Amino acid sequence: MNRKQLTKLGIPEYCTLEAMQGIQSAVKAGLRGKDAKQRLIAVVAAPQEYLNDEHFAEFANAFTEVEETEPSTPVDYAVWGNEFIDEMSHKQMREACSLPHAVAGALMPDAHLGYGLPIGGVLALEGAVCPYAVGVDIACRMKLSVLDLPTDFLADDKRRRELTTALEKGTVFGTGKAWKPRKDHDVMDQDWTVSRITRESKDKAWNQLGTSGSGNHFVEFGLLTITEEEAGIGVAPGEYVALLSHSGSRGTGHAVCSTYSAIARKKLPRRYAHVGRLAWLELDSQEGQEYWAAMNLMGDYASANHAVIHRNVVKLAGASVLGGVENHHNFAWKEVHNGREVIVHRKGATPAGEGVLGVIPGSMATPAYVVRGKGNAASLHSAAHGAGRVMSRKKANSMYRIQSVRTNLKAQGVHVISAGSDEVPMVYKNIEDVMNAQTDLVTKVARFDPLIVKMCGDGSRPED
Ligand SMILES: Nc1nc2c(ncn2[C@@H]2O[C@H](COP(=O)(O)O)[C@@H](O)[C@H]2O)c(=O)[nH]1
Ligand SMILES: [Mn+2]
Ligand SMILES: [Mn+2]
Repeated sequence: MNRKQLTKLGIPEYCTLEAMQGIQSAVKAGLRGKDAKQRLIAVVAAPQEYLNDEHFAEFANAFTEVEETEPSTPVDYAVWGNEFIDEMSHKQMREACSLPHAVAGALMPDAHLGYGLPIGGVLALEGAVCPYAVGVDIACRMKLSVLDLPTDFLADDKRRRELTTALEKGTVFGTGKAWKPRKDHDVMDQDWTVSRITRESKDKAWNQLGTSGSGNHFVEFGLLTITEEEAGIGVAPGEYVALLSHSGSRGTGHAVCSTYSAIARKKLPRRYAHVGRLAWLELDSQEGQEYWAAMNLMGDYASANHAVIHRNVVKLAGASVLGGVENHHNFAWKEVHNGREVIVHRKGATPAGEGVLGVIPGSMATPAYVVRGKGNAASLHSAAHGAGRVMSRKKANSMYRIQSVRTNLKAQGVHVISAGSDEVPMVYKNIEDVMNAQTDLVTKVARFDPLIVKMCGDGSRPED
């Protein structure tokens, strides 16, 4: 709501715009009377004289009237690669952009249907966080390590078998699967009492530390070709053996998302009951603070998860790490855009602030790219996080058989140790189309071609 609309409502000039916006968001969030006033004073630090009880009630009534007669106008969202994006993803994005705290949105070229927010969706909320706009697999992420092995290890039969064994012995896949004995990492020394769910799940999380889960999570060896002089990956231009992994915060992240989303749904003001999975938590509420702390812990846990996977596999391969890149692609960050501090949710989107490095994978048979962000403002400093699916897992399972795809891939030099039929390369958009649709968001600095691939092959239901 702008000054003109507020003046129309008879809101006097002496009330600051910030105070009015604060009243608006407090009223929209269903707060009334003292609660709303206290919150408002805290949020906008509005001078008391602008907010005596009488003024507040007057303004609150005016806003309530508007709310009840006019549906809130969705904020705009920018789109990349629209020709590859289905109408359902747009519908989800429009709904997300109609949330009362929504400030801006963006849809990346790999976008496809998700729960609540589409995968490939970016959403900026002011003063609120939405668990399903972060995603079920909190801090699902990519990690690439550049290794000191000669590149002919990838072509030589004996050496390739050794790398295959390193992947077989150094990784654990499958829903609910854990290491025995469990692995060590400093993340387990952090404060896990930040929420009831992380406190109660600490043991399970520890057992699952260093495991990959299911779905399209993978660990693979491949050939990294660095083309840029100053790529920022820690090594000079050239060809390298590299290890790439995709996983997240396992069962605990899942539990954090579902627990806090259920709380958010219960707290929804009645007139927003229809938003369902897009339910949000006020950032300054007790539950909002708990979710925020738990989400950040899950971010550290997911980073540790990848670190342990790489530590195991690199050791078994008899290698050392020369450099690398990593990034979350399901997370929310406090950032400043257009002079406002907002919570930017990237669900299946890569942070792409100016100079920020990230990894965008394609499929088991197509390249992943290391990219450098250009800091595009309309994308809220974001880019695609992959190629993006073009069909459901159910349809993929009915159309393809991993065994025959595997035989064909072997002839092309790609060795698939294990994977599900729903993860064959044909279920993804063409990564080159996706990259070409976002040249204003990122620059390619290196290319990774997968050559030895391990995914979950037991048909487990994916965790995200
Ligand atoms: N290098 C590989 N990339 C793959 C593989 N399977 C899928 N993918 C890509 O990962 C993204 C991430 O998807 P998410 O939404 O689950 O985070 C996906 O869009 C594909 O482009 C693979 O086996 N190897
Ligand atoms: Mn992911
Ligand atoms: Mn994931």
